[in-house]
Amino acid sequence: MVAPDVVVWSVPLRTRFRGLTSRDGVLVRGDAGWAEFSPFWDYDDEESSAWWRAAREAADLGWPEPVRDAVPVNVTVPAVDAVTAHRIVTASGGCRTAKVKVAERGQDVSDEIARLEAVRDALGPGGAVRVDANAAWDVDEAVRRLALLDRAAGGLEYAEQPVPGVPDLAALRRRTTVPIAADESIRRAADPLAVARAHAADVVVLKVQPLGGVRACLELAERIGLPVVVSSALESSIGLAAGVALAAALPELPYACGLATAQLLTADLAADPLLPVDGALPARRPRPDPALLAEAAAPAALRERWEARAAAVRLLADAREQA
Ligand SMILES: O=C(O)CCC(=O)C1=CC=C[C@@H](O)[C@@H]1C(=O)O
Ligand SMILES: [Mg+2]
Repeated sequence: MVAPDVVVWSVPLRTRFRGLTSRDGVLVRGDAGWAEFSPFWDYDDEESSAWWRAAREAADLGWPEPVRDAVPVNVTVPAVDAVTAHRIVTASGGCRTAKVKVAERGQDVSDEIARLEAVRDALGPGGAVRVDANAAWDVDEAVRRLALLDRAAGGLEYAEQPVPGVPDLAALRRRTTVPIAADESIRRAADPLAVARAHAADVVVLKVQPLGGVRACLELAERIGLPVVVSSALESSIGLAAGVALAAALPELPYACGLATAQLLTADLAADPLLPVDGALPARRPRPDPALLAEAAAPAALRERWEARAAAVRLLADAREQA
C-alpha cells in the first residue's frame, strides 16, 4: 500500500495527442506542497529519474522567486481538422500564439495546410503561428514542407524539431528561412549544449520534468545562451505550475509558452485549473482538490504500475544522489 502522500490519477484527453487518449501520473506531497511525477510510458526508469528530481524539487523545495507575475502562453492545436482547429484557437482564452501539430501519422501536407490556414484565420494577421513535427521528417522533406507550411500559415514564427538529430537540425537551419526550435534534441539528449555548439537552433524548448526541475532548467538556459521557450509535458495543473514557475523566473521570456495544455484534458486535479485568461497564466500554485482526485483515481492495475515505477525510479534517483 502506497503512503497516503502518493496519489495515482488518470484523465481522458479531449482529443488524441502524442498518440495518447488519456494522461496519467502520480502526485506526491512534500514540505513545499503537492507535485506531479508523470513521465510518458516510453521513458525508461533512467530517463524518468529526471522527472522524479523535478517532482521532488517541487514537493520538497518549491521554486525560485518569480520575476514576473504572469506568463504569455500559446494555444496548442493537435492534429485536428480545420474546423476544430479554428474553434480551439477562438476558444483559447485570448492566446495570440498557436502551436500546431504537424507530421501526424496517416495525414499529409494538405491536412496541415488546411489546419494552418484555419488557425491563421482564427488568430488574425497579428498572431504568431508555430508548428511541431516531433522529429518526423528528413532534411529534404523538412525543407520542402516548411516552405509550404510557412506560406499556409501566413508566416511561421518557428518550426519545433522538424528533424531528428542535431546534425540534421543544423543542416536544415542552413536551408530554410523558418526559425528552428530544438525540443527532443534538448529534453532527450545526453548533452543539450550540443545544439548550441552546432548552431542547430534559434530557440530552445525547456520542459521542467524531463530536464530535472525548474532550477536545472534555469541553469541550462543560462549555459546554452539561446532564446528559450517553456513548454509542458501535458501535465495536470499541479504539474503545469512548475512550468509556469520556470517561465515566471526566467530573466528573458521572448516567446509565449506551451503551458495552456490543461485545455487538452477533459478534467483537472485542481478546482482552480491553470487556464489562460487574455492569453496568459498567473504565476500561482494550484492545490489538488480531494473530490477531483477521487474522480481521477486510477484503476487498480494502473495504480500498481505507477507504484512500481515510482518505487524503481526513486531507488535509481536516490542511488545516483548518493554516488
Ligand atoms: O508546447 C506546447 O504547445 C504544448 C506541449 C507540447 O506540444 C508537447 C508536450 C509533450 C510532448 C509533445 O507531445 C509536445 C512537444 O513535442 O512539445
Ligand atoms: Mg515539441
